[in-house]
Amino acid sequence: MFLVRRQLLTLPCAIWKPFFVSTMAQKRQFNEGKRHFKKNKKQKTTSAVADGSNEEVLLADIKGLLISKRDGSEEAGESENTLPDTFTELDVTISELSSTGDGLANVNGHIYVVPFSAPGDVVTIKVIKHFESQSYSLADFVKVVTPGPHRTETPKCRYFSKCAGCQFQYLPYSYQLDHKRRIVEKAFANFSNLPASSVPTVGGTIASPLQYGYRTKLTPHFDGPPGGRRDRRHGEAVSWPEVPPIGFMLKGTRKTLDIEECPIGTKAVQLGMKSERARVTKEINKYQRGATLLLRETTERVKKVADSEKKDNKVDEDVVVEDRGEVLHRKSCITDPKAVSTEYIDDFRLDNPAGAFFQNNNSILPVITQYIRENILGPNQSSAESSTTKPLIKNMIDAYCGSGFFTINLSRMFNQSIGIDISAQSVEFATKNAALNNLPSDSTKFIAGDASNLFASVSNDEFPPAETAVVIDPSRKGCDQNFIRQLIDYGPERLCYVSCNVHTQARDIGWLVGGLPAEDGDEKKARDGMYEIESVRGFDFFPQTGHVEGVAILQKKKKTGSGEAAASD
Ligand SMILES: C[S@@+](CC[C@H](N)C(=O)[O-])C[C@H]1O[C@@H](n2cnc3c(N)ncnc32)[C@H](O)[C@@H]1O
Repeated sequence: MFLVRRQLLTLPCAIWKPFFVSTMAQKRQFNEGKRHFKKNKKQKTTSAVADGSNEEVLLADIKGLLISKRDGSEEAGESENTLPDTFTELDVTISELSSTGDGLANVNGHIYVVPFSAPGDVVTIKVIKHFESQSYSLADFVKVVTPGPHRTETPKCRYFSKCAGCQFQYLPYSYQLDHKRRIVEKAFANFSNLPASSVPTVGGTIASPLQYGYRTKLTPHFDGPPGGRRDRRHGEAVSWPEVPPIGFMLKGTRKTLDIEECPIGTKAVQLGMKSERARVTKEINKYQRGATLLLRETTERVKKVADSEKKDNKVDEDVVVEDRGEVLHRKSCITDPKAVSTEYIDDFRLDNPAGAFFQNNNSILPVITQYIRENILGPNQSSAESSTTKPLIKNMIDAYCGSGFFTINLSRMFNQSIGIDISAQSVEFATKNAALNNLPSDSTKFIAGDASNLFASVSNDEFPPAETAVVIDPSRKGCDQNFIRQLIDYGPERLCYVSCNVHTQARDIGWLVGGLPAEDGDEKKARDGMYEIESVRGFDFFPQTGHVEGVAILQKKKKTGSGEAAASD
């Protein structure tokens, strides 16, 4: 049994040394804190480049909070062996929400990281682990003692505050959006290396039309039975004493929480969850280990038929029908990763392998594509579709194109478009999708390859940089320096950078605007910054969670008389 002690931590300041006069703190690189987290095997230990990981983002927020409280604050200080024992319960007041979605409580210059809490809440926490030299501890949320002013919503999910999936169901949606604007702001402040003057005011976060029932893909999992590995090693069939929990991670643990329904999933995905759980329960003995299940919504668009013409009135229980004016959307759930899922964005149809990447919130996709249409050409530019003004930008390159989502939705604005993706399968689907949407193959093309070599495949004659916009939508790790270097060398007039990790996005944009440093002492690899940020804002692809999708529009700086690049006015 662990000793459980309740106390309100208000230790007198006199026993805390000021955190920032500590010589250790002065000498130490703050990001050394990463050594306390489980190291990713592939991660280089000495890399100075921001990786946008949760750990790095959390440490930046902790550092920011400690700095903000430093001057004259009663809370600033450093602990001298006065931290509570682990597993102690205590009450703390949350002072801010971190970019990772956790509340931060500053107790005499030591930060407690508390999930499921909001600024102003007084909460009981259980201390799990101290990182004393980094002045913070991880804690479990136990209960709310006094709710803060932002805790106004009743979570719609019965697993909320246990499941690791959502963080914000108790917060009003407007507060979630504003918090996400702040995440983008902090990402640029902490990871871009740019002066504040180079970053425009971050725009308001664009809301998701659906705030629940939006996720078109969920991947619940279950673990293998205890002793399963031993059984397999001895060549024996694995035995299941009972059906294991099927669901998502129990917050702060490596255990799986049994989850029967997930209200952020679409109705079709929720139906799929019910039937997949029933199937696994029935067939558990066929499994030799744990597994991850795929639940992916697919849509069939059918013409409306008058009631009198309907052949029968049979209702398919696995299909959700949505009335879309002249057509119906019949939505169902796919569980085979190799099957093909279909999504409609406005009148564009996109097919995709169900197990491959595709955006997970269909409701916001027409909103983001319209936003990019309105911004990608630049102020006062009309598109190639319009006859009134001759557009400056005539071509688009879609780096990291997947199955062609951006290329296909935008390509009618341009004389020619090309998408590139490292996955040959995605490129195959992108090419088919272009044909499905009647886009001519001579003006909408796709190539399989590494974006870092993209500009070896694109000729300046075909895609003159001054007439070309590049869309960039990489995975969470962002672009690599080779890609950024090639992009700067090519120098397209306009960029639209979309990202599900605003921290690596801020890092990459920092290079595009502020310049790329020499790599391993090789000065030839350094580049001057060439762009200015025209606008940046978040899109809320993931309501109720701490995630935000960033969209930044960049314009190439104009050359001054001396040949130097300068911000255009
Ligand atoms: C976030 S997804 C975006 C896909 C697409 N833009 C969309 O919205 O559906 C990132 C894509 O980058 C691709 N990718 C990852 N590394 C790449 C690389 N080095 N070169 C080209 N594509 C890459 C992945 O295959 C994936 O399709």
